[in-house]
Amino acid sequence: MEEVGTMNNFKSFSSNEQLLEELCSHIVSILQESIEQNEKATLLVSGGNTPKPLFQKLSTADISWEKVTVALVDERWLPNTNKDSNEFLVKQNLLQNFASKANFIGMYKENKSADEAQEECSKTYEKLTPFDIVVLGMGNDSHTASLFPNNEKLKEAFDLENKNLCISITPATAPYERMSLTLGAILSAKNIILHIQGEEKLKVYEKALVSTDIYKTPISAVLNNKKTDVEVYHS
Ligand SMILES: O=C(O)[C@H](O)[C@@H](O)[C@H](O)[C@H](O)COP(=O)(O)O
Repeated sequence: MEEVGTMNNFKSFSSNEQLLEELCSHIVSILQESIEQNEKATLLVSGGNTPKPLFQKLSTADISWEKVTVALVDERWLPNTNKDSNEFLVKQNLLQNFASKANFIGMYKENKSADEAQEECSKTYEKLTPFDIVVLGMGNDSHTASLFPNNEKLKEAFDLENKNLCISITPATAPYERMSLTLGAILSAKNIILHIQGEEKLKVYEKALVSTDIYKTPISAVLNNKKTDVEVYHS
């Protein structure tokens, strides 16, 4: 493994293969530790392009997946047969091979709007707490999960007094109505991992670290939180 830089919880790798090797074994060891201690483990994952190879690699890890629940950080409000659905992505790439034995809990509910399904989502996800691992991605606009910059729902999503774990959001700058974990739900995880790729995302990440406006750069609310460490994996 060649790690080109380590600063606090920031790990940068010169190749994506090296990152995948390291991140996959890190996730697997957390899952195994939780299985040993609690007979169960929970892994919450994001959508997007970045995690696809990670999902494929994780799926080949020979662990007790039947004791693992895989769930979502966010969902685009689409039937789970749509290629843009995160449930579809996870089923196609992660719930394969050994990981096909994992339980899966999605967010999408047919015949309901995200708004209507918000409460039920919170109740369902409450049963999965404490989450062992939440793997986040980040957009070039510095959104994470479906917490998009300057969205009217951000105030509610960032309110740590708000006990709801899920929130419906309609982004102004991205397609589809969404369901997202709230900030409180993300920060309640035992392990938070941010997985990013490329030069542009590195710059966005560096700016977010020093940003004081979480409404402009939502990822800052996660990175600069005072409760849970965030491990950043970059290649
Ligand atoms: O859109 C989703 O479903 C996400 O969960 C979102 O937060 C994603 O992680 C980022 O947009 C990064 O996506 P890329 O990896 O495609 O850049």
